[in-house]
Amino acid sequence: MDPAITAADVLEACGGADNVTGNAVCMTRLRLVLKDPSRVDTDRLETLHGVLGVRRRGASGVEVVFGPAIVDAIGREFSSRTDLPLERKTAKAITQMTASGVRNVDHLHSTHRYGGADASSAPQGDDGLDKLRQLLESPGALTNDKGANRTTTTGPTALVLNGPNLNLLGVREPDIYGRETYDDLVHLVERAGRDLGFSKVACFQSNHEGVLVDRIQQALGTYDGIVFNPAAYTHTSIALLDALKAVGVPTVEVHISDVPAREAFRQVSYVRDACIDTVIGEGLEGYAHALAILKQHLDKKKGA
Ligand SMILES: O=C1C[C@@](O)(C(=O)O)C[C@@H](O)[C@@H]1O
Repeated sequence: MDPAITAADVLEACGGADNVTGNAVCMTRLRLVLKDPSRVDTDRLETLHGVLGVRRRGASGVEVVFGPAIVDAIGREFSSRTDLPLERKTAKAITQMTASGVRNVDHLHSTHRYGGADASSAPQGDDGLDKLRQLLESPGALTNDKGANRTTTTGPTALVLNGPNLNLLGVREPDIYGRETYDDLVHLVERAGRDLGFSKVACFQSNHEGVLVDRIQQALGTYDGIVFNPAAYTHTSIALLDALKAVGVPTVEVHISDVPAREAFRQVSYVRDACIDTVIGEGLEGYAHALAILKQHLDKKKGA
C-alpha cells in the first residue's frame, strides 16, 4: 500500500483539504477534525485500501483506523496535503479524553465507548436482546475457536486468547466494551496480524479457566507469542499466571476497558507478572497495539 495514494484518497473522501481543520494520529488511527462533517463520504472511506474501520467522533470528528504499522506514514502524508501540523496522541492522552467524556458523543457507525467507573451499561432494547440471542445460539459461541489464519509465509505466529464473556462483545455492557462483536474483533486481529507481518494469528475464546490453561499449555512450541485478555480471570486466576510462567511464551496482556478507572476489585492482575507488557483502555484497537508490541519483542529476540 502506498501511503501517499491512500492519504490522497482519504482526503478526497473527507471533502478535500479545505474541509479539514485538525490532523492527529494515535497508535492505530488517523483522527481528523472537519469543518463540515456532512461532506465526509464514510462508505467510500471504508472501502479504501488499508482502512480497517471508520468512526464518527463528536460533532466534527472522524477517525480512520489503519493499524499501527502504517498510521504514522498516512498522518505525515495527510499533514503535507493539508498544511496542518501532525499531532501525536499518546495512549495516556486518549485515556484522558475518554475519562473526560470526549468519546461519549454522536457516533455514526457504532457506539464505541470504553471504560469509566461511572459507565452504566446493559444490552439496549430488543435489538440488544436479539443480538445476545444470536450470539448465544451461534455454533461454537461458548468456545469460540476461530482457528488459525495464515497471513504470510514468513514471520512469527501468535495466539490471541480471550477469556469469559468476551464472546458477548457487542451486546455485553456496550457503554463499557463498545458495540463491536467478537467477530469484529477477530477480523481486526486478522488484519493487524497481516499488516504487522505475522505468518499466522489464531483467535480463541473460552468461558472456562481450565480450557484457557490448556490453550496456554498447547501454545508451547506452537505459537511464538500470545496476546491475552483473561477478562474476569485477570483478577482471580493464579492458575492462568502459573500456566503462562510454565510455558514462558512471550505474552502481552490486553484489556478493552480502562480498568484502572473501574472498581477496586479489578485493580489486581495476577497474570501481569508473567507478561512482557499490558495494553489498557484502547478498545478493540488495543489488540492491534498488543500485537505490535509482541511483534517488536519477537523481532528483537530473533535479532539478539
Ligand atoms: O471481562 C472483562 C473484560 C476486561 O478484561 C477488559 O477487556 O476490559 C476487564 C475485566 O475487568 C473484565 O472482567
